[in-house]
Amino acid sequence: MQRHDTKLLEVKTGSYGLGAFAAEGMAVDAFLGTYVGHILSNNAAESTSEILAHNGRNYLFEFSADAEIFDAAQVGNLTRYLNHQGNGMDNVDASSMLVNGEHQIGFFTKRSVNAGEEMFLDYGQNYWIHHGGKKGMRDEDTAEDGTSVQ
Ligand SMILES: C[S@@+](CC[C@H](N)C(=O)[O-])C[C@H]1O[C@@H](n2cnc3c(N)ncnc32)[C@H](O)[C@@H]1O
Repeated sequence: MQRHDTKLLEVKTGSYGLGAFAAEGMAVDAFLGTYVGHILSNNAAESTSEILAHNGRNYLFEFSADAEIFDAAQVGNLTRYLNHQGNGMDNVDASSMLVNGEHQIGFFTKRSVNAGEEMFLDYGQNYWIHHGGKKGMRDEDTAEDGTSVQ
């Protein structure tokens, strides 16, 4: 993460709108990039989520350990196109790490992947029940590992 030595992703039509795909074969624990976005307050995230509920695309990411909400709608990198897959079918994990004194959220492969595979993250167990896939996530929506993304 310090060297920002990321594996290559490409964005194209995926399982749900656009998706992020492996542009090369990757081993387990390969670094895909950090989540980049504006940091929002809870209130701002709430109103952003309401707006995004109408266009169906939501790039908010909350990692409960950091209690910061990132919005990658205006700025961001290819990791914002990671779609959701639950039930252990995801092949990407998020980890919060201290890099050069800053908290950063990094995405890593959970297993080896082949070039061309779509990359999926588990957004969190209650996200789809509570928000129908369109609104921002709160603490109670985090996955068992503390990750919550949309
Ligand atoms: C972070 S964006 C992912 C990129 C998005 N597919 C796009 O085209 O920009 C999250 C949004 O993708 C869609 N999405 C992701 N995973 C999904 C899934 N498993 N089922 C339905 N929609 C999904 C939802 O609209 C969600 O708000």
